[in-house]
This record gives sequence, C-alpha cells and structure tokens, in this order.
Amino acid sequence: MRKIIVGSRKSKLAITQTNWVINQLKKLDSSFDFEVKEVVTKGDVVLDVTLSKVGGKGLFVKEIEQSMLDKEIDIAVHSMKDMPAILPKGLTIGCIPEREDYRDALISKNHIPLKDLRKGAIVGTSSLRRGAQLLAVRPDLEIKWIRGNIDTRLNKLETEEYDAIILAAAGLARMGWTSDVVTEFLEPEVCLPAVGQGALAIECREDDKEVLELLSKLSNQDTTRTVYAERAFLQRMEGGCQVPIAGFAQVKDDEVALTALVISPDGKLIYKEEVTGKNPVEVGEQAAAILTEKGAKALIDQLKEENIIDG
Ligand SMILES: NCc1[nH]cc(CCC(=O)O)c1CC(=O)O
Repeated sequence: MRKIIVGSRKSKLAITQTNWVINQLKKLDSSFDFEVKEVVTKGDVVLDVTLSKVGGKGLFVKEIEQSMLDKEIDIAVHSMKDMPAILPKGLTIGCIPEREDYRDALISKNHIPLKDLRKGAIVGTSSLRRGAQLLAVRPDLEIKWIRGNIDTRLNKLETEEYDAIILAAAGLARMGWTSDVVTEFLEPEVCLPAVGQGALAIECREDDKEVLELLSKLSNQDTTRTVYAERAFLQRMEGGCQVPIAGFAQVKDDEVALTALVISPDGKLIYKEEVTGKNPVEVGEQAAAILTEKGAKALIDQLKEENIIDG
C-alpha cells in the first residue's frame, strides 16, 4: 500500500485544511496511507513583517514546492489565494475541491456592524484589497496593518486598539469558529473577494499518475471553472496577494460569470467589470483586457513604481 506524504505548514489553519483533505481522500479511496510532514516556510518565519516587503505571494509555498520536487513530500494542500499565478516546472494543481465560503468577514469589538462603526474607527487588515474597498464605502476609517495567523489576529482585536478586523470567512469556517466571532459577512458587492478565496489547491508532481488519479476524485467542477477564470484574470493583470485586485466568479446557467476589480489603495479609483462566458480562461482574459483598456493596468504599474506594492 502506497503511503502518500502530505506536506503542510504548521499553522492551525494549514493543519486543519490538510487533515480535511486527507479525510476526504480516505473516504473516496481506501487504498492509500497518509502521513503529514510539517514544513516551515519563509512566510511563517517573517509573520511580523509586512508581507509585501518580503516578497509577498509565494512566500508560503516555495519551501513546500521544493520538498515536493525533491520527493520528500508527495502532495500539499494550499489556500488557493496564496498560490502564485505560475507554478514551478514539474508541479501541477492536481485538484480543486468545492469552495468554502468565499466572503470576507468583519469581526468587531461589541459586534458593531460596518455602517455603525464610529467615525475614524481603526480596522485591521494587511490586505490592500480589503482596505481599499472599505475606504470606498467608509472613507473616514483608519486602515491599520495587522499581521499573524488567524488566531493571532483575533487576539490582537482584543488586546490592541483595533475597532474591527477583516478575515476570510473560509478560514474561520474551517476552524469551526464562524458563529462565535463573525459580526457581519461582507457580500461581494461591498468587498469583492481575493482571487481563489475560500478554495483549496492540492498540488502534486506532474508525472505522479497515481496521485493525480486519486486527486481527480476530490475535484469540484464548478469551483475549478470559477477559479480558472479568476486566476486567468489575475495572471493577465500581473497582480499578487498584495495588489489591490479582486476577482470572484460563479457558475450561472452553465456559464462562468466573473466580476473583476482593480482599485486604488485609497478606494477612490475603481475599475470594475463583469464578464460572462462558457470558457473560464477566456472570461478571465477578457476581463483583464477590458480593465486594462479602462486604465487599470496603468494604475498597477504606477503603484509598482511608487513601491507601494511588491513588484
Ligand atoms: N491571506 C492569508 C490567508 N490565506 C488563506 C486564508 C484563509 C481563507 C482562504 O482559504 O481563502 C487566509 C486568511 C485570511 O485571509 O483571513
């Protein structure tokens, strides 16, 4: 019986996601053993530094990918939104399971909703995308950088001067914490999610036929199509986790409907477009072309030059 070695980061969320995937795979096919191997990533070591200053996207996955190429591990479970647009040679996304809650969630002291937060309230987030979209509806808010794992951030809301923080609902849901902590779910009209938010990516070696066949059983078609559209858009815009770009797609009547957004960090300049079509990658590329035409790419390039975001 083959034992599949599953690489995982050490955070509670990473371990929870990894164990969830292993349990699903065991239910779908009982002919494999599994072992979890913890890998420390650069992203975990530098949690206190602003992510965009130390290399942004890819920080959480690089070491894991090297272990996979070196055959120390066979598969790895990642949050899709932490995945770089382009994978290293030899590796592939073996499957994308069904998406969890895609929304961002507001967690505030005394459960005060967004519209009732005091004037000038301090909101903690390390995401330009979230900060910009909040400022678009509440320009008076003060966006303050916050770093750390989900549990660290929830702790900082209690002990530091934040009035509220924003976290992905999916992470909270996977940890089983949603009902205890969430004040308000932010719908995509208010805060469009990050590309891939709420979805998982299971990465493996391209030539590992046995693992690919196993993983295909956990694939979800709608999620795969929507994530492909979102990532095609992201790739064309040359953005990353630390760029104020958002993209969220849903399947409607067998078509993929993608809403794509590029926004200035102060929330004042908004480029937004909805594109629908049968072919996910074409939908994403078309959204990128339209936003580029409107001037969104110029904004991204300008931000890069000003060094506000990582190149
Ligand atoms: N940026 C970090 C990150 N990467 C993935 C998740 C969990 C949610 C998901 O799987 O999309 C989180 C936490 C958060 O954004 O609150």
